[in-house]
Amino acid sequence: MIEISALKSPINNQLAITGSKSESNRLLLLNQLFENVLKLENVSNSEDSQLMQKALANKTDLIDIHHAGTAMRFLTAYFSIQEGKKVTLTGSERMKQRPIKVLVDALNELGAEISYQENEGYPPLSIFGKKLNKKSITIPSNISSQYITALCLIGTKLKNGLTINLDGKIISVPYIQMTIQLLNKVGIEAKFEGNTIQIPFTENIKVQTLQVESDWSSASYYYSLIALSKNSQIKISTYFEDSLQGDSSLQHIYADNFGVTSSFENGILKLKNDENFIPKPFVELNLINTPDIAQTIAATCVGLKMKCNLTGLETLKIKETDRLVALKNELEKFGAIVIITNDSLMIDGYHDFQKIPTLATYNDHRMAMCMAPLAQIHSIRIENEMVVEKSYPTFWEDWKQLGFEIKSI
Ligand SMILES: O=C(O)C1=C[C@@H](OP(=O)(O)O)[C@@H](O)[C@H](O)C1
Ligand SMILES: C=C(OP(=O)(O)O)C(=O)O
Repeated sequence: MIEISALKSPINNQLAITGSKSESNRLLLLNQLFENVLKLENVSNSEDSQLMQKALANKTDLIDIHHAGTAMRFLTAYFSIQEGKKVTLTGSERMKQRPIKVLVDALNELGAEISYQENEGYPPLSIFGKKLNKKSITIPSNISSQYITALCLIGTKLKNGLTINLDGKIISVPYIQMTIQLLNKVGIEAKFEGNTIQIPFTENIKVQTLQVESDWSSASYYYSLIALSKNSQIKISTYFEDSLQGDSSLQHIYADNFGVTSSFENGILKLKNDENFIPKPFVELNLINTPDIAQTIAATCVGLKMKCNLTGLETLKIKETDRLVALKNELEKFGAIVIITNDSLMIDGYHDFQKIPTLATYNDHRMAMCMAPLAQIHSIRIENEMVVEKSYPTFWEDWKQLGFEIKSI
């Protein structure tokens, strides 16, 4: 457990953040499918991306992907087309509770041979790699976009390509768009129009160098920190105005609601606390396109004692933990009155609170990181702080560099 106390002086620092976990995991898989012709720069050093790399290089028949949901979903599709190869794909106890039926059903319908080793619909999976023959599939799109990305990535290697029809509400849309844009970037003419995705069979892609942009979900903790820190600014790299990551909408969300301005210069993103900003009485946001920044935004509201209604949160229940329950439990330790439903979180006011809150992290990197900025309001304690490694291994080192006093207790 660690204890973090508020900074005494304003922030004026610069940090380099590791590459996007989402972009990295897509590009690592594509590279494997296309004989490693891509030279990737600024690949994420997250545990999840390292697990992805290790799994792709694995020669044994047992792969443990721990907590890495994206890797679990992408690799299920990948191994289902490795003809003649048998693998067991498993993960942490939590991974065994994260649903994968929609993807397994779709792959099996395309001709794959995947079965469940424990509970129907959940990892661990037995996968026997085969040639998939069908060329179109309809898949529910309201549970996880990762299933759809997984199909898009392997669709490039199916003899007749793949048409994916999305059935129902489409959640986490920017992540699907990121996949299509990355395919386009390497020269694959994938299309996403309405509720149909078309992926052409692709023999080869060109040898090329691609730079992964830094991770915008990781940037969210600095938006929150600057929102809670008067007279402060921070520069983080490497970010661009024209991003493939949906979480880059942080720029607008934090400008409109929390008085943080963003400006870009040569890959450096400068975040600044706007002294003239007039706080809004109430924050109302639908986060269906940006689920990974919901925890940060809820915590910022608590730091600023703002009321809010955050909606579009139905996917939070099946992530690293039930993030809605975890947020309610932990934000209430700051006196917040938190009401959750299946798809929303509302903060309806604040009680006084006195003692140093000790915050649980639920094996969820984002529960630890989203709470860190609240140290600016009140000293806090965070349990199992190393959960951050899942996406941002140097998080605490970077916070020490900002001047935070972080004691192990
Ligand atoms: O494709 C991706 O890289 C991701 C998609 C999102 O998941 P869902 O589509 O399950 O919401 C997001 O929460 C996750 O962190 C990364
Ligand atoms: C949900 C997340 O990751 P994954 O689904 O890849 O485990 C996340 O990083 O917030």
